[in-house]
Amino acid sequence: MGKNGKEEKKRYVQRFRQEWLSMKPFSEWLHEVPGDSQKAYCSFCKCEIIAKFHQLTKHSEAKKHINAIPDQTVPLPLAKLLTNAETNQKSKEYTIKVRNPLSESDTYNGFEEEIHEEEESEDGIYIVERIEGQAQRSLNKVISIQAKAMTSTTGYEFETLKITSPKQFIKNVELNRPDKRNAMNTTFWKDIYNCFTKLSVDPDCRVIVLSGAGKMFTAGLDLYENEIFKSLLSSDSQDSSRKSFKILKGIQELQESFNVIEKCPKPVIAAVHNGCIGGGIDMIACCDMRYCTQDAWFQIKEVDIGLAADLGTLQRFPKIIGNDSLYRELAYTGRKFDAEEAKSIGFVSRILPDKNTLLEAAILIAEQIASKSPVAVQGIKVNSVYSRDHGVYQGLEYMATWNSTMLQSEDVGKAVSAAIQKETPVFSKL
Ligand SMILES: CC/C=C\C=C\CC(=O)SCCNC(=O)CCNC(=O)[C@H](O)C(C)(C)COP(=O)(O)OP(=O)(O)OC[C@H]1O[C@@H](n2cnc3c(N)ncnc32)[C@H](O)[C@@H]1OP(=O)(O)O
Repeated sequence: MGKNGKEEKKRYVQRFRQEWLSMKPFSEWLHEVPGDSQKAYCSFCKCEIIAKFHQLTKHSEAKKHINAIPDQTVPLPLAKLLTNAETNQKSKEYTIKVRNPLSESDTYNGFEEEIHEEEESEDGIYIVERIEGQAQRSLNKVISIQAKAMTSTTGYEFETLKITSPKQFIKNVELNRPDKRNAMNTTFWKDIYNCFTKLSVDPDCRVIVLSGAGKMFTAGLDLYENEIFKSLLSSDSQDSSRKSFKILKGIQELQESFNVIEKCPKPVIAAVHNGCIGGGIDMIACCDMRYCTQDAWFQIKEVDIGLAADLGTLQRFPKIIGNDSLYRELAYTGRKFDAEEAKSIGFVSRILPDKNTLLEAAILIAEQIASKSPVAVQGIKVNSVYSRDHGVYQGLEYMATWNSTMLQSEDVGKAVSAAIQKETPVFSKL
């Protein structure tokens, strides 16, 4: 209420919008101003601008700005760092102050020779390098450096997983015990659960690529670290039903470590190279899509260690390949099957020549998905999983209920008007 008792209208204050960062006319120079959402920063002109769309447009067309565009256009797709360097000509020593909008300022000291390098910090990876042709240094002269700040991966530190953000809204979850062929130990089960639980609600994550470090994707269950079996089987009680309850809970916890991948509303693309064994099949069967390298091979190996696979392969794999007879053959025999066979049965949808091209392809598709409405994409995932497990009419009912809310999303209006105007829509974080 206002002073005179009348209801005051809320004033709309335009604030910096994340989607501007990826819009074509602004993407190479626009940055946030940390702590001031009503301002924006142009790294070409080194000046602040009012964070309003029309002001940004006006600025991008201004003579001053056009003159400030570097001759050598520097790709700064995700650049978020504002940089500014002071150098001491005599000693060739320099100090680069890296202002990171994701946290406080950083200062980088070093010598000219060291200027090109990657720095990993809590806020992500900075790639700091000198732009060719702009190497002259003088006191207080601003040296342009290319600084790509990948979106933050703060809070994603795990012993058995490495999380990076190769592009905006994309996270790469990499199994990271290469010396042990990414075998799944006790820490891994906790890490993967915590990681996907966090990714599920992270507005900076729209798509996930799941890959493995080193020689192969994964050797499955860690056979040498028998903590799992010890903890599953150890019990103070001699009573078999009490023991069984404990084991049941343990298995369900392990199952949940992979279920979270499927429950995560963001699409997950498995990028498999070389071997994918046992628990690896359980895990990638939870993913939305599977790509692999030419040298990839797969094995439902549990039968060879005296187990019926219990973390989802028997439930999900046959639904993916739609061939019950072949699925049973693979599960009963533990026979290896290669990339070609995996593609022919529909377990993977693409084969790439090697690991690099595999990751490139996965990230490219991830980028395409990440550019779509996150409301729509997540709706597709949730409803696809639901429909797999329910009848057509139950699925339709769930879908109708879902969209009775989601059709009201601003994304629908944005997407439709962008389609009419032949423009690329930019969607807010979800
Ligand atoms: C409640 C149950 C829940 C889940 C159940 C899941 C079931 C399964 O996952 S069944 C599948 C179990 N896995 C296996 O049977 C694979 C065994 N490993 C191999 O066959 C081979 O190691 C290989 C994976 C084919 C890799 O061969 P290679 O490239 O020649 O490397 P290696 O020299 O053999 O191994 C290198 C290094 O990794 C360690 N290692 C490999 N696999 C595992 C594993 N499954 N568990 C633990 N450690 C593994 C191996 O010991 C070597 O380590 P060093 O320290 O260098 O000796």
